[in-house]
Amino acid sequence: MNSSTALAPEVESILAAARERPGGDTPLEVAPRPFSDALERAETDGRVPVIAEVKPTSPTADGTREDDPVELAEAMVAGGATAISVLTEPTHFGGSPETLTRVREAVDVPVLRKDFLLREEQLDVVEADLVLVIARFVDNLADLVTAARDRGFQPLVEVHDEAELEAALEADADLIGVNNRDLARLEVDLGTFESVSADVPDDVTLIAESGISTPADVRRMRAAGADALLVGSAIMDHGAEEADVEANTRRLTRSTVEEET
Ligand SMILES: O=C(O)c1ccccc1NCC(=O)[C@H](O)[C@H](O)COP(=O)(O)O
Repeated sequence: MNSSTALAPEVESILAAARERPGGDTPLEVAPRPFSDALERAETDGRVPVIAEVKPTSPTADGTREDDPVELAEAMVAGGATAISVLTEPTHFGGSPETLTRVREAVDVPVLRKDFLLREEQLDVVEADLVLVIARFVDNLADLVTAARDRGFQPLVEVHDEAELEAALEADADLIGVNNRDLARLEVDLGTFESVSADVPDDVTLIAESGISTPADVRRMRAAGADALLVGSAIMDHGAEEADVEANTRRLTRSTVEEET
């Protein structure tokens, strides 16, 4: 989808690298773990549905976390995560497809492949339960959503404004993430989810993405209609010498108590 607003240099660099990355040779056939079942289990248990992200680093992170991704993912699940997101982008986020495979073998919750996919064959690099498709970066969104579903993936279509939301709905997306991070300045504003989510039909599963750090943020996004939250930095805590990823996750999945901040 074309957009007139500029991208941050870091994002231009991410896209340049993505254009060069090869795809797989053969279309994958995935037997996915249904995200809707995982959401239902969380709600039944009284856990806020959180997709916790294994994100070793990023252009906006305070540093790089070198911990074993499998141990991180297991700690996130122990903290109540509904699903795990794994960055597979190697150049700017320290991820890899191999990491995703190891994590998916180790946990029993759905695993999202978080990457910057531009072409259909890039879907065929690694199996996952969900796959991120960023509306802004894809020329034919409907074709990529269909190609992902044909392989068995549950596509999560990411949008940042009303025009991208309209494109996602036209592409028949039923799982939509509203990214609070603006890709022009890389700033986060939780108000983005609040304004864009107002136009989303009820039958769409809606994810609030980026910039969610505190139980108060969780409650704010839930009050605005988020069925689930995608959280990376606040759980990984890149700036800390050691992070208690399990406690960081639990703090958000159990954040229904008003007194907490
Ligand atoms: O996280 C970044 O620095 C970033 C920079 C440029 C493009 C994308 C970026 N992040 C991708 C994501 O969508 C986030 O990893 C995800 O939504 C979690 O966000 P957060 O909880 O703020 O780490």
